[in-house]
Amino acid sequence: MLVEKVPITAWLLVVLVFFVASRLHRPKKSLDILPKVRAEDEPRCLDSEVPFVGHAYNYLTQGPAYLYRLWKQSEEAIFTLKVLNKSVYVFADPEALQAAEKHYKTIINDQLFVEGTSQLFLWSKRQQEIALIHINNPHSAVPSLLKTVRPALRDSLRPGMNLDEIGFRYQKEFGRHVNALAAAGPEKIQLWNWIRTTMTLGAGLATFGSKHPFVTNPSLQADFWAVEKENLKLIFYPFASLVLRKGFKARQRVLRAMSEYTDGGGIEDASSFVRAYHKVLEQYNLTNEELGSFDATVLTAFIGSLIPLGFWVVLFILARPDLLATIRAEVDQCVRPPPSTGRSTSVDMDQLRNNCPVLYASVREASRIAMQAPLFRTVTEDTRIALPSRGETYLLKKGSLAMIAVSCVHGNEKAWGPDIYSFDEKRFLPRNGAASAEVHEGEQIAKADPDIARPVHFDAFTRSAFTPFASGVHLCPGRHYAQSVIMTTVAMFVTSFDVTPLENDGIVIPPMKPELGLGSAKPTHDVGLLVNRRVGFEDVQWGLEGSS
Ligand code: HEM
Repeated sequence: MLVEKVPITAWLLVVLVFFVASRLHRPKKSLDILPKVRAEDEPRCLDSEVPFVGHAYNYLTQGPAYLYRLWKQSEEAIFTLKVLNKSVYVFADPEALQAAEKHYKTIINDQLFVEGTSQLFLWSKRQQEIALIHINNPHSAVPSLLKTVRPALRDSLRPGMNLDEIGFRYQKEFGRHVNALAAAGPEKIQLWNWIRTTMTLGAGLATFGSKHPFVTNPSLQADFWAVEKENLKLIFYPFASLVLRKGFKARQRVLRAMSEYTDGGGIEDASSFVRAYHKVLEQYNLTNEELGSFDATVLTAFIGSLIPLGFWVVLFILARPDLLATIRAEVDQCVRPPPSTGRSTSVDMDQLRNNCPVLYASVREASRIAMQAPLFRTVTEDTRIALPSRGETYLLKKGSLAMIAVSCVHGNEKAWGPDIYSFDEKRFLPRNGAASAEVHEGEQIAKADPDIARPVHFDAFTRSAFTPFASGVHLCPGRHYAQSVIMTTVAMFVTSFDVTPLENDGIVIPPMKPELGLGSAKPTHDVGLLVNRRVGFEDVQWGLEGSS
């Protein structure tokens, strides 16, 4: 009887649990190489009602909120969960997170990253080997792909001309969609669907150029999002071609299109960012299929976080008339030339970055709420972790898994105050500085701090509790790109349109779907809006004359 009551998805999850667990469970070669440690040295182990797989099942069914609940119950900065008798260390406190980042040489993400993306985008054996040479064969004459590509990614995504070029191209493409919306009168949209489509096209074109498959074959977008939706299942489920037919076929089409993009010289019109890492990849003589799977990996790495976050920022602002008015007042100053009939206009991105503190704070607050998925690491050597404020030291055992529990640090009430689930941009406005919503006439507005990942006006503890873009050596190199694209999206949308919800009296924020492993949370359902041109913006045409 019990069996009948359990939905099929739950059984599939149990299969998934065993797969996750079996990846953790590596055979021991001999007793000599077992770490000689006492079990009590590990962070406190939290029991589960169901032995062996209870924690994994709970995580897979409840998501990052499960880690948050365990942390609140135990109040441990780091705790251990046993999955098939293997240790999974959960870093739940900002100080613990910093400690983990200090040990970046033995608590690493490279192996899991390569294993995961290889499964998802079918990296070849050779691709996997050269990506992990620095770990598996450190004396090899061939430089590791991850080691050579990283500096190229970081350099080409720094603020400057390269990033401005991406920003211009994004603004031009996104502007085209804004110009078309409600141009002939009020129009109904589903906001998540609209934002997802237009931002995906904008980011695809700005990054990969006019020959990107999203541009040349827009139906491929749906395939991409189908893969994104099934990403963890595609990584872990056996027989994906049978049990995940839709995602499996969609992945085939995405990979074929990305390979054809390289084959057809699409790279020539790509941004400096893509050209920079392709240049580095030349030394490995990868096939077009291998290059295509690498491009698909890069695309997923940023689109899965960027676009849902863009949606949440727009929605949180639209849902609060007071905030909308403040942000419009900020953004209206950044529109050049001021809107008037028959002339094209644009957003001045420097002004946007530097003179819109409330918009900037809103992007940060939305990323605190929407980025909840943990970051995964493996422990490659026995590692002692010290937490000075608690006077504690723990041993982390080689071969274990570690999870940076972003849901716990982003929900830390000591850092963020009460009511951590509600959107409050004031959390990110300097408390005593001038750059706040309460700025009075004539007061100087402080220049925005330039790095979205580091709100410099916070004390060290609160700064460590803000980690949507990770930190230390893992700090996301695309964060400036993300900031620029999201702020441009919000600026153009909220200045151009007035909206009214299709249902309910006010805009209701939908719940967030728990995101287990990759990207920011997506809405559980869409939000229907009636969109109308804002008074004064009826005939405005967004465009950047002279830019390519
Ligand atoms: C809102 C948007 C974004 C968020 C929240 C985000 C978040 C993150 C996080 C948390 C990591 C670290 C992962 C880990 O340590 O396991 C990361 C890494 C990375 N991100 Fe982003 N990201 C965003 C946008 C972008 C964009 C737009 C790009 C590129 C155009 C990008 C490129 C990368 C790359 C290449 C890495 C790997 C860095 C390395 O391992 O050295 N990201 N991102």
